Amino acid sequence: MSESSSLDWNHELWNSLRWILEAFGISAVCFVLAAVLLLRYTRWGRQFWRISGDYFTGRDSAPTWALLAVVLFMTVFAVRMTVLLSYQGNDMYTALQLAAQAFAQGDATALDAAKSAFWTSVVVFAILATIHVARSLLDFYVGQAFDIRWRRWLTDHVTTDWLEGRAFYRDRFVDATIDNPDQRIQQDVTDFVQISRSLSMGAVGALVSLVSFTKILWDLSGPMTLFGTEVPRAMVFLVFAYVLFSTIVAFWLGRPLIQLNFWNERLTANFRYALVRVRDGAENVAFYRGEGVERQGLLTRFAAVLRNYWQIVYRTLKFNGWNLGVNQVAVVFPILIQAPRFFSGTITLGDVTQSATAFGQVHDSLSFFRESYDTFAGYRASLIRLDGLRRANHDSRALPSLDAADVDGGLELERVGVRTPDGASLVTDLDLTMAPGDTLVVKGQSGSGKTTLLRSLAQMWPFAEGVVRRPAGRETLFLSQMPYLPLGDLRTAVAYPGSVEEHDDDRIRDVLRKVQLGNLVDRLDEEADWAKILSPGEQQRIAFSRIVLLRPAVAFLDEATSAVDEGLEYSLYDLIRTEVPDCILFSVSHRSTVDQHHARQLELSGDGSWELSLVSV
Ligand SMILES: Nc1ncnc2c1ncn2[C@@H]1O[C@H](COP(=O)(O)OP(=O)(O)OP(=O)(O)O)[C@@H](O)[C@H]1O
Repeated sequence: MSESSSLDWNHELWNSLRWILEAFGISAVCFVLAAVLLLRYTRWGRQFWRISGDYFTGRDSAPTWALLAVVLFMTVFAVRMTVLLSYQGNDMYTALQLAAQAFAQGDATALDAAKSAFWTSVVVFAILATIHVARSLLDFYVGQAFDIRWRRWLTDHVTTDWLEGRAFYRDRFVDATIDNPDQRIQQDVTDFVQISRSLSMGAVGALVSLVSFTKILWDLSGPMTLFGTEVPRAMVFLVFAYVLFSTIVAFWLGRPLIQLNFWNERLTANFRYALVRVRDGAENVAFYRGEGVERQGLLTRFAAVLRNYWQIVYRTLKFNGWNLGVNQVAVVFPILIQAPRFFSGTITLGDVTQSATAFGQVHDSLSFFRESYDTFAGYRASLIRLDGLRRANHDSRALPSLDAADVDGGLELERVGVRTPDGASLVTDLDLTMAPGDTLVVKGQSGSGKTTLLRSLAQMWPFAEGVVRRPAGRETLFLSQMPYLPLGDLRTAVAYPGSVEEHDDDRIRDVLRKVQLGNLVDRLDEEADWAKILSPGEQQRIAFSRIVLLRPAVAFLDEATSAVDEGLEYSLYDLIRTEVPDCILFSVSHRSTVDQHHARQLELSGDGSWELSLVSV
């Protein structure tokens, strides 16, 4: 080992291992303490905890903590590698300097020693570089594994929360209406996970690096005379003062980016949603020749995106301009300070280059917080949106709804009241009892509350009171005018909301033939957007096929035959009466031809009053 070496490389493996373990231990304790303080005392920390606290405290959280420890370990490891590379750089440049001096003095022995020191530093570099590459790849892998695991949990958690208690429908009734939940579940979850890790580990890395390189800088720096006073270790103080000042200015310049980023996400999502609406309503838009209006609507939304984006551009210009300027000055700053000591022979060339590296590292570490400001701004926007969705889901589940209870046998409504959101009464104190096989048709003018009564009985409508009792343990089906067809194959569409495993293909084919869709029996495996392929009448027949297949105890039908002719309507109702005779039928219809399939009728007048009578055929 050359005596000009800055480190004793022969023992560095054990020294570094001990260093990494110690630094890891200290970082882990500080990380947990800082996390507890941030989670408790900052607003965004509390938002974070509400969104994802369960991931770190649940029964299955041990692997999470283990993986987090590995990620933290890799971060500390990375800092140690940079420290070692800075010493290796010092050795290499010092060896070159010594070689140049020996050459100038014609000292062959010194030249040989310098050459040997140079080649030793090259070997050290080769070993360090190999470890560094392997470590970087492993770091990437571990980081991704951590993200993927967390993202899977969070997506599951947020999706379940959104679907639970019909929150996805009832969100619209809470005060803070939630825009674009799709964006929140897909993009915000991804950003949340990725930025949580990169920011927290970036901060840990920055702090560990700060401490390590401040120590190096401390050893390398000398006194300096500033305004007539000699300041010992001036470089260390200067770098701290420099970065502190630049960070304060950067925070002040970057602050508006938080709000601008929030708006960017919202406006972009609105624009995307408008595009999806046109795609979904393509046929109607095309029939109406609505392209002109659509174009205008789309471009108006896009213009709002651009207006906000220009503001981001202007603000980023200021923010980046400041950061770039600060970084450029930082490149020459340490060399300017060390140059006089090098010229006077106090320090070696290697010391100068290592000072520059150490200064750069201390500067970058301190600047981490300044430069992450716009990432943090985007992160805060994601936190706000995810927490907003969580709160809306929670609030919507807390909204009132009809009380539901199980009962043996039939369907019972007790003192059911239904109102509009403005408080106008649609149905008051409705009492009704239906035994298995009973049938009832609800009549009334448009807007009298027929569909809203069905929404209330499905416990979707929050402006309702009373009790609905339904047969225990058996399916209740609500069929709307335009049945919902999920994405997937035709088999899934027919069995919806049941699962395909419960019904074999022969049975599904048989049912399709019964509702006069025999032409579809060979297409069960076909994956398509069936809502766009099947005609409204065919879709309504799919809905009837579900009744035959799932054999519900009660079926609520809202204008379920409006798109088929009267002959087909007759045979569909007839089919249900024969195939599922004990099913209670609760229909809503304007058509008088539907009446004959029902024994009783409920007439809603729209002002709260109602009348129950026998159907006169
Ligand atoms: N989400 C809502 N927000 C505000 N008002 C609503 C909402 N949904 C329904 N309403 C109002 O409630 C009233 C009843 O509507 P509903 O759809 O139940 O009538 P309907 O009898 O089924 O009409 P139609 O025969 O035309 O289908 C209407 O005045 C409607 O405007």
